[in-house]
Amino acid sequence: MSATPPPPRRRKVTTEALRRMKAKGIKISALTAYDHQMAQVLDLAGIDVILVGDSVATVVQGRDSTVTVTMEHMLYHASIVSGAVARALVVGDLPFMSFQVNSDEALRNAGRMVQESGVEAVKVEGGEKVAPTVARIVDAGIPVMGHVGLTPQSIHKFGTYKVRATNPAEADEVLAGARALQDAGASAVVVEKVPAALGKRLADELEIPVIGIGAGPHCDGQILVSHDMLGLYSKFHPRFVRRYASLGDEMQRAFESYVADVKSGEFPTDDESY
Ligand SMILES: Nc1nc(=O)c2c([nH]1)NC[C@@H]1CN(c3ccc(C(=O)N[C@@H](CCC(=O)O)C(=O)O)cc3)CN21
Ligand SMILES: CC(C)C(=O)C(=O)O
Ligand SMILES: [Mg+2]
Repeated sequence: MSATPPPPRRRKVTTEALRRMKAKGIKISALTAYDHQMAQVLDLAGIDVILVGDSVATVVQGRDSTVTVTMEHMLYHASIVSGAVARALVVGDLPFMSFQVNSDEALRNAGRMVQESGVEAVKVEGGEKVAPTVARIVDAGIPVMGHVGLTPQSIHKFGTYKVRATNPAEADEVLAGARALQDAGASAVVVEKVPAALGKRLADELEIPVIGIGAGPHCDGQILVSHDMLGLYSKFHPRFVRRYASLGDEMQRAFESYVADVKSGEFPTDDESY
């Protein structure tokens, strides 16, 4: 009796694969996940990168900012996501205060993220200032994704989620930051809510893939928060979010039907009973 061959396995996405995609002009698709089921569906849909974002704060924890997210929260979500994914590259966001104090703590927390949750890379917010920390994490064998432009962990410093780098000096600073991350060995960089012209400049001038969120069409890839594009979260509605579904409305309709059916006695029927 011959054994059934395993189903064809699509090639695992690695940081090296992202680099090749940029070189070939193949756009990189990325979305967030915080749980096993969402991660499984994203992986089956062929997403290239799954970010376990500290945006878990807004969509799962009901917070207004990401600064209250802890390493423990991230490790829990990252571990349940990692266990569900066969193909996509899984990246874990390092939360506020897990990497800012000093590079020893940053390295320890990046190590915990990989070792205790099974993600394959970590993401850190910031430009030139975090570059030395990024270099140490990369030296330890952990791929790092940078994040420049709008950096939500600094919300209390800026006070708003307004578009960033709208003047030439700020644009140059974002570019210098992204370059410093590249020089430190970062594998890719996210750029958030900056003019499309700056997104293009970053993609053109950097060798590493530039993944945009509200950074225009010229980036090497795009990322969104899954709950935003699914219509499951509506507290923020920046214009960079395209809604691909209205799952929040659909869920509410389903719950209302259930409530009505229970109240009326229409559920359960004999067929649904023993
Ligand atoms: N659900 C969700 N989606 C995100 O994209 C996201 C999070 N949560 N949490 C962490 C950060 C915060 N982010 C944000 C939040 C708001 C805007 C924003 O543009 N908000 C409003 C007002 C902006 C203003 O103050 O001018 C907008 O209408 O554009 C952008 C990115 C991105 N990240
Ligand atoms: C929006 C992306 C880039 C992010 O950092 C997050 O989801 O936390
Ligand atoms: Mg984040």
